[in-house]
Amino acid sequence: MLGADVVKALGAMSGTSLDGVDAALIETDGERIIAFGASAYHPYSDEERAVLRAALGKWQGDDCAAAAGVVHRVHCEVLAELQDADIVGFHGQTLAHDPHGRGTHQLGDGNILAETLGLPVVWDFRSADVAMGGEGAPLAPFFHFACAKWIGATEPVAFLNLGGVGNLTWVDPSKSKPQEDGALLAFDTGPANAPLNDLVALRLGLDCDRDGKLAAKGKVEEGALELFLEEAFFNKMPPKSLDRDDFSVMLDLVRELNDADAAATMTAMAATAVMVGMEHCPSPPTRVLVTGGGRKNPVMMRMLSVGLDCRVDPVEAVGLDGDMLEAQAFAFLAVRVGRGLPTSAPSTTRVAAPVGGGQISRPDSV
Ligand SMILES: Nc1ncnc2c1ncn2[C@@H]1O[C@H](COP(=O)(O)OP(=O)(O)OP(=O)(O)O)[C@@H](O)[C@H]1O
Ligand SMILES: CC(=O)N[C@H]1[C@@H]2OC[C@@H](O2)[C@@H](O)[C@@H]1O[C@H](C)C(=O)O
Repeated sequence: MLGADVVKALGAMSGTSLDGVDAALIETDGERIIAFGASAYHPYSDEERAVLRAALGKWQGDDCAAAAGVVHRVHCEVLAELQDADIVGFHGQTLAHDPHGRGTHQLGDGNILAETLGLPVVWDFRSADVAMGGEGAPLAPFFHFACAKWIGATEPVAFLNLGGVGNLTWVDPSKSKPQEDGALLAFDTGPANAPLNDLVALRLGLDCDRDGKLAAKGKVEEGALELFLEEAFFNKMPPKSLDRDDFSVMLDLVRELNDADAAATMTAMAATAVMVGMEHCPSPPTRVLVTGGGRKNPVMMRMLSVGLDCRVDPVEAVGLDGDMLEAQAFAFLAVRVGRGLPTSAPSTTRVAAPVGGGQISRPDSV
């Protein structure tokens, strides 16, 4: 168990969009951010991404074993580039997420990383929350709470992650702890980039609609957008979470549209899902700070600015790094686990009571 001292923690995240592994160092006591450190990124090669893609939606078997080899190798490479850490937070690669059914599956074994890196590794962050009736996701909100303090926010702010899936955290920075009633409300908003990536991959062989160039040339098909918003997910009260491919219906809804209109409509679906979700927040946030790859899509950002009643900025506007926030989050959460502090609460995952997830693997225990 860690004491309350400040430690150097290294976090790694391989997100649902399967682009690569982010890794980042932070100095923290698990409650406050003291300093941000160096970061690194290793993209997956096309071959590696194909191996991961083949394992999506699976719980075991040869495809998972092959994908595990990729996950371990690429994580060890990128983590070894960053020096002097005391502890590592290893999220792994989500292959499937069905919290009220089969569970949640983050591929990767912390024992292997601990042995290779020679450091204590915290991993399997989501299972304990799911076992206590929670969604197991999102988990970045406790870190967003610390970020709100770090930027000196005094009024409610929202952090919006536009990754493969979108997730939103509303924070009241006047509270002293993230697990306190009224400090946080968090939930997945809906699909963000994953279906758009799938669309341009299928139709054009591209990895994403870079800079929203395709969507910028298209027109939003309102009928498809309305059908999308009829999905039961949008009537559920938060906290709530999604699997990457829960919204495969989106590809059907834009099937008849030309490429540009289909991309514009899917971009509008991601942005509108955020607007609908925002209505659940306890009070309107003073600003929305956007992290994740979607903040680099000007069409998505413009739609959000037009549709939300507050400022919408990339997190860089307040000195944070939107490419590394999730990796930093799992570094921070690793320290919380090491100190026995909770990593989720009823307001972030619907879990019955605040709980600390995560197993700790130490190099000498393998
Ligand atoms: N310049 C850009 N223009 C448009 N989209 C972009 C750009 N850069 C990144 N993206 C989108 O962002 C995605 C990557 O986002 P990010 O790294 O935040 O996702 P992730 O962490 O894998 O997902 P999640 O947060 O759901 O786990 C890319 O797959 C792409 O769709
Ligand atoms: C099950 C799972 O891996 N969910 C991811 C996914 O990607 C975004 C969104 O859906 C969020 O719920 C979560 O990731 C972030 C890092 C989180 O747990 O906060």
